[in-house]
Amino acid sequence: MSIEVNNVTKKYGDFVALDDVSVKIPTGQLTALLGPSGGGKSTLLRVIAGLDSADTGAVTIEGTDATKLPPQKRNVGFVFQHYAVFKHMSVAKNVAFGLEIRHRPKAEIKQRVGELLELVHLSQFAHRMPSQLSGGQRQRMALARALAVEPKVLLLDEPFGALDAKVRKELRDWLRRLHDEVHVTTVFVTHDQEEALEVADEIVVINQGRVEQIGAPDTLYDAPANDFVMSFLGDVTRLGGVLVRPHDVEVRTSPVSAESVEGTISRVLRVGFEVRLTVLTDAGEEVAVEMTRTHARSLGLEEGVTVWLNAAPGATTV
Ligand SMILES: Nc1ncnc2c1ncn2[C@@H]1O[C@H](COP(=O)(O)OP(=O)(O)OP(=O)(O)O)[C@@H](O)[C@H]1O
Repeated sequence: MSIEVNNVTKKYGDFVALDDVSVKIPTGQLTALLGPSGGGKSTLLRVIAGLDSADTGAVTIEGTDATKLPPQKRNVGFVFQHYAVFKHMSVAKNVAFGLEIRHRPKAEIKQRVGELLELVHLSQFAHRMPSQLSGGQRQRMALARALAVEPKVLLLDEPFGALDAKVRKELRDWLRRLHDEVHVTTVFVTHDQEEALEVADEIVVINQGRVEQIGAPDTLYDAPANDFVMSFLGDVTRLGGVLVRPHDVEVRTSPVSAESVEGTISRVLRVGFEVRLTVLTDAGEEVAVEMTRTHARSLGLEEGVTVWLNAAPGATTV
C-alpha cells in the first residue's frame, strides 16, 4: 500500500474535523476525496501532506511511518487551489525551482524542464510569465512544478476549482491521460461528483469528518452504502418512500402492476436531448423523472396527463 491513513482524528478546538478516518490508497492509483464543503477533505489531504498533524492515528507513505515527518521529508508534491506561483519568474523557471534548490546539474534541469513542459503541453510558453497564461495553463504549470522533483505521491486540492466548466473538463481529461502516462500515486480533492466519477480509479466519500464509503466509481454509483452516498453521487428522487435515480423511474400511461404509483404530470422541462418531468403522486410525493425527448413524445407526456410510475427493474434504490 502506498498511502495508509490509520484511525486519524483531528480536532480544531472542540470541532472534530476528522473522526477516526482510515483509508488505504494503493501505489499508482488516482484517488478522489469527494464530499460536501466542510466535510474534512482538505484536512485529510493536509494531514497526508504533513501540513497539518493528526491528533491521534498514523500516516504511512510507501511503507515509511510519516506521522511525525515534516512535509519536505515525505516525498510528496502538492498543488493547492490558490496555487502559489512565483510571479516574477518565467514558466520554465517556476518548473525548475524545486530542482534548482536541490542543486541539480544545469543540463539535467534543462532537460527535465523541457520534458515536463511537453508533458503539460506548455512548451511554447516556457519563456512567458505566469500572468500571461490562462487559468488552466497556470494550473498545468503548477502540476509540472509539483512533478519536477519526482514525488512518489501527488496531492491536489481542488486542482480545477477556480476554473470555468469547459476548462475544468479539458483539464480533467488531461489529468486522467497524464496519470495514465506517469502513474504517480495521486490524491485529489473535489466536491464535484461528476469530476470524481469521470477521473478517479477509486473514490473516498467524506462527510462530517467521517468516511461514508470507499470504492470504484461504478460501485459507489450502483451500490451506494447509504442515503448520503446515493444522493451525493448523482440525482435522486423519492418514489413510494425509497430513493431512486430519476432516469430509473419508468413512466406509463396505464398501471402495469400493483406497485405502480399513480400521479399527474405537473411540470415538463426540456433540456437538450432530455426531458425532466415532475409528477405529483396521489400520495402527495413530487417525483422527478428523466427520459429522452423521443420517449416522452412517444408517450404523449404533457402537463396534466395522468401517469403510473415504477422503479425500473434492477434500479439502484436505497
Ligand atoms: N485551521 C482551522 N481552524 C478551525 N477549523 C478549521 C480549520 N481548518 C478547517 N477547519 C474546519 O474543519 C472542517 C473541515 O474543513 P476542510 O477544509 O477539511 O473541509 P473540506 O471538506 O475540504 O471543505 P471545502 O470543500 O469547503 O474545502 C470545516 O468545518 C472547517 O471549518
